[in-house]
Amino acid sequence: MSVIPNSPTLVAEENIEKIRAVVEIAPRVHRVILEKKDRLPLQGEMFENDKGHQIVLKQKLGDGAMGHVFLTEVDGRSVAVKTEKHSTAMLPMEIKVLLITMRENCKHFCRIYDYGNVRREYNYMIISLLGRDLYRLRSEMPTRSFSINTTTKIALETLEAIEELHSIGYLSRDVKPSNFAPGLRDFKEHKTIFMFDFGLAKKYVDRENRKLKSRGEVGWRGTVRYGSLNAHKRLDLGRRDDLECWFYMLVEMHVGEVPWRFLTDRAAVGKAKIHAREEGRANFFFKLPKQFDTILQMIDSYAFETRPEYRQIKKLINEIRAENNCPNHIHWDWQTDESQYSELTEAVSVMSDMAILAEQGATNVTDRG
Ligand SMILES: Nc1ncnc2c1ncn2[C@@H]1O[C@H](COP(=O)(O)OP(=O)(O)OP(=O)(O)O)[C@@H](O)[C@H]1O
Repeated sequence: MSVIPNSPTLVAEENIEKIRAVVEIAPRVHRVILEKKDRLPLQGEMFENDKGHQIVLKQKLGDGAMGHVFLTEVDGRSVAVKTEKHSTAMLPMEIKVLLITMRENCKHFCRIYDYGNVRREYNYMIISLLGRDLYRLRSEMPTRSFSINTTTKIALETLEAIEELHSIGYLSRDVKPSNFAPGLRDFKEHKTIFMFDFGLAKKYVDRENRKLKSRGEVGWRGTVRYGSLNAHKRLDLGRRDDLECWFYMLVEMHVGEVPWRFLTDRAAVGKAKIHAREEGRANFFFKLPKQFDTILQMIDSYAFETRPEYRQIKKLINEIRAENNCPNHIHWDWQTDESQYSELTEAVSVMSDMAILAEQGATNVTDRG
């Protein structure tokens, strides 16, 4: 089974530095361990966790920049296992975020069942199994876009997810469609959109809950297509930047593309984002409800420390829903017959679509090259 590559994220430079430091400073023996043992697990492999569960890494659900996500079963429940090489050391941040969201009863985050490492070869965390991510779901639509009903409902769900993350003191710094997915109907979670992948997450408040000041120029973070103008300027990112990425993601979902879809050069993408606000503005908003323009103006007006007006933005989205007579009950564009059908098999069976594979390979470029 071939696997669709996820649009990869650039690893936070500080993490690479940390890994480099360990390799450079540590004694030779440590280097040997890293070189010899540090690895990603393979499909079909098995390990035993501290609770004595035999975890079999079944089908691969997805590939990320840093590792693989597999399907497994724990106590008869299908769950996902995210893995990375031990030295990558990005999972600890994800685990930290998920433990807090679970403690705070956040609605839009996976449950974390277990985490750890296997002989220091690879790290893992076992989390709730989700459906196909929003990038894949959109790509599979005949029009490659979502209706106004689905787009605005996604907008409300994902904004709520971002607000929850911000409310626990964290930024995502990598908001993009492939980092959101609906839950599964088998678990009665299909009406909720979940946010995942916190490899680039960062705390924006200190221990006393005071907002941290901008650190100025810090280097690129995130994925080029959805990155904020501040990210293009390599500036420190705040809550407003998560919302800017969210905005580009919604435009792509409803229109089917963003104007910089075919650009690969980071500077050129930055220029296109400015053009979309200036001479290209009418064109950019042509296929979108007028409220989109207001929302971008709001996001653009925020300073680094500003708390985004989540409620006001939700009101504008609900206004779009009312103007378009969107029904109150959720019916996603990708949803088929409500009744018997199980999404559990769907979640793991549509990965070999070559058309999507080609599309993602060609357009989901980040600055890693
Ligand atoms: N809980 C889950 N349930 C089902 N599929 C998942 C789950 N988590 C991740 N996936 C799949 O695996 C892919 C990669 O996961 P994730 O984005 O967490 O990895 P990453 O290495 O951080 O990737 P990125 O390159 O986006 O930084 C996702 O796009 C998704 O398709």
